[in-house]
Order: sequence, then C-alpha cells, then structure tokens
Amino acid sequence: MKHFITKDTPVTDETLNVIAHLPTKSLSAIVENEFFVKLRDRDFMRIAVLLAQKSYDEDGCPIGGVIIDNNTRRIVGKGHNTLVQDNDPYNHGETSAIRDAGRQDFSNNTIFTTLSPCDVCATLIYMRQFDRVVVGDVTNASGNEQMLREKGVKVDILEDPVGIALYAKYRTEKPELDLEDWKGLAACR
Ligand SMILES: O=c1cc[nH]c(=O)[nH]1
Repeated sequence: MKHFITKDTPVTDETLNVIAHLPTKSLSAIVENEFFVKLRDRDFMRIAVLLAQKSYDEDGCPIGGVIIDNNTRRIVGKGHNTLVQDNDPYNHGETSAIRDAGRQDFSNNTIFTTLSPCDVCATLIYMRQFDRVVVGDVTNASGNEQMLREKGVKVDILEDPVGIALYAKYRTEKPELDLEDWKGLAACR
C-alpha cells in the first residue's frame, strides 16, 4: 500500500507533529523511507520539541527525545518525560525514547534530546554506547556534555529556540517540579 507520508511530502511542523504522535512501530507503514532521508538534524530536534510540547499539554515536564539510525535516518525510538503522567519517579525524555527503542546496540544511533541530559540520562547514554547525542537546550541547563565526550560519545549542540522558550516558561510556572525532575527529591530539601 502507498505510504501516507512520502518523499514528496513537505517537511512542516504539522507533518513532524503527526510523526511525533504516531507509535514508533507504526511509522514504517505510514512514512516512506525517503522522507526520513531528507530530514536534517534540526527536523528531528523539532520532533523532540513537539513531544516536549505534548508532555507540557498533559501537565508534565516538557522534555522529549528521539533516536534515529545513523544510516537510514529512520526513527527507532521516541518519547517524552512522564514523571507526572505515569507518577513515575524517573522517566525522562531520554529514558522514554530508549525504552521505546528497546535493548538495542546504539553504537550506530543518535539521540536527540530537547534538554541537556541529567546525570542519570547522561550515564545511560554512554552505558548504552550511543554514537552521538544532539542537545537542544544548553541555555536552561547544562553540565554533562564534557563527561559524555570523555566517554567517547559525540556531542553536538543544536539549540531549538521554541524548545528553550517552552522549558523556561515551565520552569517559571513549576519550579519545584523542575527541581524534582532534574536533581531528584534530595535537591528539594
Ligand atoms: O535530561 C533530562 C533532565 C530532566 N528531565 C528529563 O526528562 N531529561
């Protein structure tokens, strides 16, 4: 059957939002391979930001993650923080995307995260041997980029102004939730 999103489909926020909301397992039936090939890093970061927006709209923490295969550029995992939605003490944008991708060898994969990875996510990124991480916001938070480089993970900064503004708004609205999510309950005491 013909794909719904093809190589001729324009790369718009609306199309990227459909991809953000679709289950990863359904993407191969709906999105033609060639569409993914034409997406640039900034487009995958947009998908991650649209997932962050979805989480914000659900009253959660606005952090999203997307994992792609470096050769095919297909999405193999994606997700967003669900600390609030799932009442889960630890489910960050990155861990959500990694869980969605499953127990893979990530040495030929790139993870896009809308926020600079926290200590636990950064550790997981190098422990699972990711080739590269692209960080969408080092304005609101930063700190683990150098450690990741020292562990052999390529780190690129690709700031997305919409994602940065969204995170700054959330932090102003819910400073305690931001602290709990980023640093854990220990930081709130
Ligand atoms: O890296 C981080 C930090 C806070 N929250 C997330 O979801 N990810």
